[in-house]
Amino acid sequence: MAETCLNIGLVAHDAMKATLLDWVTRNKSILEKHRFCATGTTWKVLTDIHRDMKIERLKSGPMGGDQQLGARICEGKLDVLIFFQDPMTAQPHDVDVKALVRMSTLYDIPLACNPATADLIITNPAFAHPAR
Ligand SMILES: O=C(CO)COP(=O)(O)O
Repeated sequence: MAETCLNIGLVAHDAMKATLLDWVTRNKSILEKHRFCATGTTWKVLTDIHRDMKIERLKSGPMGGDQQLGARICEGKLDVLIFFQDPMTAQPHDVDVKALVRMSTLYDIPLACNPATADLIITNPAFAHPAR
């Protein structure tokens, strides 16, 4: 991970949105040094509470937002993906979810599917001391 301001994607399936909101709230002081984008409904949940956070709004996941994130990864425009997936519910856009995870794997982007992994990623020094 480069020691600079990072481009971070934030995404959560519906059953995991409260978990993502809680994670962002807990880590806000570290996170606010970086740049964000989020899929549509995730964006709304986050910005309703954190009105001061600048987060670029993408399409909703099932409407192409996951694919927008995948495109950013292959264009070198996303450094980290925080993507809390619902392990209990089949998603109608599962092919998009798989494509996004595949792009993260292919381009070796740090990908957190749960808060424990997200916590490990943000303890990387690049998060605490971005060069900007
Ligand atoms: O479906 C998603 C990820 O696969 C997330 O999309 P929303 O943030 O629009 O709910």
